[in-house]
Parts: sequence; C-alpha cells; structure tokens
Amino acid sequence: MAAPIDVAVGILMKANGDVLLAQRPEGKPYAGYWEFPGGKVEPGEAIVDALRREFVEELGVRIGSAEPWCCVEHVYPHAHVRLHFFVCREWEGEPQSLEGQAFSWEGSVGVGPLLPASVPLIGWLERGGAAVTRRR
Ligand SMILES: Nc1nc2c([nH]c(=O)n2[C@H]2C[C@H](O)[C@@H](COP(=O)(O)OP(=O)(O)OP(=O)(O)O)O2)c(=O)[nH]1
Repeated sequence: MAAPIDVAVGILMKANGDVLLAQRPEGKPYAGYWEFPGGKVEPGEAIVDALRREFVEELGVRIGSAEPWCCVEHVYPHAHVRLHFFVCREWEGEPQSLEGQAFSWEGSVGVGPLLPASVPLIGWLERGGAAVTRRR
C-alpha cells in the first residue's frame, strides 16, 4: 500500500467549547461531507505550517497557538491519509468562506454527514470536552 498522505487538521475551539466545521466543496472526494478545516501537508513543509497555511487559504484566519491533539489514520478508496489534529483556541480574524464552502460553529455536532475518519473525534471531544476546554 502507498505511504499515507499527511493532512493537517485544526479544531478551532471557542471558550464555550463550540468547534468550527466546514463542508467539503464540489469537486473534491466526499463533496458535501463535513470536516474540520485543514488540508494536505506539502513536501518539505512542517505539519503546523501546513495548518497555518490552510487556515489562511480556506478561511482567512491566522492561527495563534495550536496544540497537537491526536493522529488518526484512515484508508479511503481515494487515499490513505494520516490526519494530524490540533486544537486551536487563539486566532485572528473571523472565518470567511474563501473557497465557497459552508461552515458552522457546533457544540454537540448537528451537521452531517462527517468524513468517516473524523467521526470518532466528535465523541472524544464531547467526552473529554471539559478537559480539552479547560487545559490552557
Ligand atoms: N481537512 C480535513 N480532511 C479530512 C478530515 N477527515 C478526513 O478524513 N480528511 C481527509 C479527506 C481528504 O482525503 C484529506 C484532506 O485532503 P484535501 O483534499 O481536503 O486537502 P487539500 O485541501 O490540500 O486539497 P487539494 O489541494 O488536493 O485540493 O483528509 C477532516 O476532518 N478535515
């Protein structure tokens, strides 16, 4: 099997625990599914730099702190991905839909479907939400 593709993913989290989800635009695999913003790491690029770049490109948001949270691998028909999730509590700018995507702040996630690899994250966030929210 081909080596996994590294993907940097950011969970933008408000002080009340709400997180930002975006809907994948037309033309991408799993168009219409919901995901945490992010994208593929480019060759030679640090994962956290990819995270910062994707947030500027997709949402016009400059991330301040980004805490590495967890890593999930998933094999899709279109790709084998290794997702590096970060929790981001500080950022500059209001998210804008720069790639035509819908987005939504969610507490207990009400949008769907989510990308399959990201589904467990919601449960982990809800169960550990207080701890994740409290840790600074
Ligand atoms: N951003 C993001 N990607 C996810 C999540 N869950 C999940 O399985 N993925 C997968 C879907 C894709 O196979 C991959 C991200 O690749 P992408 O195609 O969206 O990345 P990109 O924005 O760099 O796209 P492109 O340059 O190829 O158009 O990671 C998630 O929560 N957020």
